[in-house]
Amino acid sequence: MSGLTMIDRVERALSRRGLALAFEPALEARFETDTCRQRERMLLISGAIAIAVYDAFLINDLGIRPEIFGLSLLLRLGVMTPIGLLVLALLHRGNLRPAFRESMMSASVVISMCLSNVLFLLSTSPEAMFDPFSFGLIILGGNIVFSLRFPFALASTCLNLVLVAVFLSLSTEMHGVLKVFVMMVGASTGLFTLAAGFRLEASERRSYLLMLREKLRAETMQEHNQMLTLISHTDPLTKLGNRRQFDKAMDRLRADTAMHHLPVGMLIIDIDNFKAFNDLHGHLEGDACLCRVGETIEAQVRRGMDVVARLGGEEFAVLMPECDRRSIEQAGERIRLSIETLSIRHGGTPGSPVVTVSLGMALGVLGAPDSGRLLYQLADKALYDAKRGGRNRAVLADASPAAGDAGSVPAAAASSFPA
Ligand SMILES: Nc1nc2c(ncn2[C@@H]2O[C@H](COP(=O)(O)OP(=O)(O)OP(=O)(O)O)[C@@H](O)[C@H]2O)c(=O)[nH]1
Repeated sequence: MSGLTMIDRVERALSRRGLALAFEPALEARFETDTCRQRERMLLISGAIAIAVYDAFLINDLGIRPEIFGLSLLLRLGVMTPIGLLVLALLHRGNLRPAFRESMMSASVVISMCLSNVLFLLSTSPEAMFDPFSFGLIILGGNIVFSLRFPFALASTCLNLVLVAVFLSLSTEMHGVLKVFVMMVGASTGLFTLAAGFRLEASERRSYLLMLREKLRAETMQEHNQMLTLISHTDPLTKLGNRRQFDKAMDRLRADTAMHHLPVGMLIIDIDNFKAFNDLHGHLEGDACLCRVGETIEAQVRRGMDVVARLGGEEFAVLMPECDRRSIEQAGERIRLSIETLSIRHGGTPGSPVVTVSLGMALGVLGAPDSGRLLYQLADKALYDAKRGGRNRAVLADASPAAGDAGSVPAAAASSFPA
């Protein structure tokens, strides 16, 4: 049972035949957590109505048993109402343990039954003998108006019927046949309201299960979607963003910078002579090298602001929002130097004994729909220049008429930083 997920528990509960009034513990706990606030509110409202109705019977007391009206006032307003108000205050405070909440409501029903029986017994008025016929209303209040949870409804109904039986047996005014009649009416009311309460609770629980199943399914679906989105935007080897993520980030930046007109920097970083590295050390070593280069690039940019991605093969890219010439040059040089400092033995390149990278950089304000593509072209061209210039260097792209046409504002003249 412990390995079951919540949705498994819900499915099991739903597949159970017949009406069930208790879930297994974990599901029951969730049911209570999800519904307790609403139940407390419902009990608060029905409790207030019940107090008002109970006190309204003072009118009845004045009519049929004026001789004990003082006692009636005392029991209704001096005893039952304060108890009721205390119950309402506790419900209002909320977060009651379910068993305490249900016991408290059941107890208030039993107390009111007890007080009503005291009034009946102490009254000498002949009309008072009709009083016990109304006691079923108290049972109805507990089982239907409060919708006590079934075991509590059952217990309070039995207790109430015992109370009525005891008080009837003490009464000398009422005939035996009438007493039986009262008990029949009380027991029938108890039975009918218990049956109705049972069905109400069963259908409330079933509706809850159906609602919870939908909610859990929707949550699972959302998690799967998030996972799929993550997978589709992540490079499986380096765990950096992939081309799709990079393009999305570019679109987002374009929308932002179109408003703020702040230049965006783009760096394309390519490992030098990586084919030779693979040939010399094998593909697995090549993969490890790609991962270390990716991590190093990520460590050299602004966390949470710059976007790093592996575009494919041995090519990485960085997008730098709110960038200027100084920051892009510094970032490019920092990245180049930190990868060289990793000192990953290469052995297959004439220029350097260790793995190095070449960088093409471009700076511009994104605007028109294809300005991102043009910025990329500028950076790519600068990368080509870096490779042609001898590798292990960063080159900042020159202003390009094409970029200007596309709505970007090229911000820098070509610069080169030989190692
Ligand atoms: N280990 C490994 N190698 C890869 C991966 N993707 C691409 N490559 C290799 O990267 C190498 C890229 O080689 P080229 O495009 O010729 O470039 P290069 O040798 O780095 O030369 P320059 O870029 O001109 O310095 C190829 O040998 C690819 O097989 C990968 O995921 N893992």
